[in-house]
Amino acid sequence: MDKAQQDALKKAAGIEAAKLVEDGMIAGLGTGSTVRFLVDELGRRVQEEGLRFTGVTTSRRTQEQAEGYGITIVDVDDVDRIDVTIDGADEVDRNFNGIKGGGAALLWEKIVATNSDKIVWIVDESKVVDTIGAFPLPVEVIPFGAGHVIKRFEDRGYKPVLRKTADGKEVRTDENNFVVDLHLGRIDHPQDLAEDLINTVGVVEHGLFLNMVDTVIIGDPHGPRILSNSNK
Ligand SMILES: O=C[C@H](O)[C@H](O)[C@H](O)COP(=O)(O)O
Repeated sequence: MDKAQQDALKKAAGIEAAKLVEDGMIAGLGTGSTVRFLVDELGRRVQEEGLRFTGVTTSRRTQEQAEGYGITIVDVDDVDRIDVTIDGADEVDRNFNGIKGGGAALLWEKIVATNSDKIVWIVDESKVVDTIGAFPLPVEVIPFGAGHVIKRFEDRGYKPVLRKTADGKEVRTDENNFVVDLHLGRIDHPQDLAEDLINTVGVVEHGLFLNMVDTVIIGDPHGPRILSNSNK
C-alpha cells in the first residue's frame, strides 16, 4: 500500500469516527496522522453544521489543530468523565491489545483513555496484526538516569533505542521526557511485559494498551469496518 492509499483509508476511518461525536458531548481527541483527519472532519462539522462539543486533547499538536477550528478544548482535570475518546494506534491484535506512542503521545493518551467511558481507535488495515510487537514498543522514560534504564532493558533483551529527531537530539514528549523504543519483533506475553515495564524505576508509562479499546474502526478499501470488543 502506498502512502496516498494509506492516507485515504486513515481519512475514511477518521470521517466515520467523527459521527460518534454529538452535541453536548465531552470528546477525547487522540494524536497522530489518522487523528488529524478526524479533527479536520470535526472542525468541518463545527463550522458547517454548528456541532457544539468540548474536547480534551492528548497532545499540544492536537490542541492547536482543534482550536484552529474553534473547537473548545479543556484540561482533563476540568471534566469528571469523557464520553468518548477517539485515537489512533500503531498496531492492534484480535484480542484488542495494541501498541501506541509512535507519535510520542502515549502518556497523555493513556490518561485520557482511562478517564473515558468509551474508547475508539481509528486505523488503516495495515495496523491490524496477529501478534503485536513488530512495531517498536514506545516507553516514556524520565531523562534523569535514562542511561541506566536503557542498560536494564538491554540486559533483559528488549533491544532499546533512544528515540532521536532527524537532527540527532533526543525526542521529548509533552511532559519533557524521553522515549525509548523496544525492538521486540513480537510480544507473546503482553501482560507480563507491561508489568515488568511499569515496575522499572524511571519508566513513566509504556505504549501497551491492553484490552482497553471498545471499538476499532478500520479503514478498508471496501469501506470502514468496525470491530467491537465484547470482552471488556
Ligand atoms: O503517540 C502517538 C499515538 O499513539 C498515535 O495514535 C499512534 O502513533 C498512531 O499514529 P498514526 O495515526 O500517525 O499512525
